[in-house]
Amino acid sequence: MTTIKVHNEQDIINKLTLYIQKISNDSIYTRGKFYIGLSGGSVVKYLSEGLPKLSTDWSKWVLAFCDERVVPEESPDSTFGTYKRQLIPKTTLNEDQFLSIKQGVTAEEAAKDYAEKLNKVFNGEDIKFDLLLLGMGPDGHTCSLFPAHPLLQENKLTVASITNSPKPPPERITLTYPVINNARNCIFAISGASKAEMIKRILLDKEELPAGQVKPHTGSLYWIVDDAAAKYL
Ligand SMILES: O=C1O[C@H](COP(=O)(O)O)[C@@H](O)[C@H](O)[C@H]1O
Repeated sequence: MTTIKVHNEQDIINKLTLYIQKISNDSIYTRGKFYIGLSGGSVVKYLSEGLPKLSTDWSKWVLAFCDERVVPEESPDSTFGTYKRQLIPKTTLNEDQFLSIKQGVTAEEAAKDYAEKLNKVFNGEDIKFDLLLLGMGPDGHTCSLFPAHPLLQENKLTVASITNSPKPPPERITLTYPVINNARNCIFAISGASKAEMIKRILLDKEELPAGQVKPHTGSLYWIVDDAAAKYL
């Protein structure tokens, strides 16, 4: 695990963009495609500012979601909807490159459908993302994996549904640890004092909280944190 401390949110965006440039180049050069998993929340802003600066072959990108809210795409809560408004217009990415969730179905059906979409995209083989971009809430959740929730133990499903998320909206789907920890690279990008206590509990005190359970088996793990978030480290 590598912790990268930077001064502020703009530095986080710059550093994150450098990592994405390198990992996407390497993936496209080595395997011809770049499979990336996106988070919602503050990560959307980081990527919407950083990604348009990349020099890359966008046609080789396959973009999925680490988690998604089961809401209409027009809703401000929809992560895909937010990327559609804030990122896609600044690049030559097109909507078909994003694995979006099925609309108008239950969370359980959406999770099942998403797992099938992932299987198809990975040709029925191991689901191995080149990069997962992760955020963390002040409670230590990442993706839609919340503290003390039974989904933390899920070890069969690749994508699970949740209908009682403590953070609204309540219905979501999420990648599970078997897929998350199978990734080639996982990067947390975290800014702000509201996350400082949780970063200390996870990185220093080694408490078993959801974000702390991201430990890629063979891949690399990076935490990019700014001064405010890292104030107790
Ligand atoms: O609800 C969610 O929250 C986390 C953290 O969001 P942030 O705004 O505090 O960075 C996010 O990573 C996740 O994708 C999202 O669904």
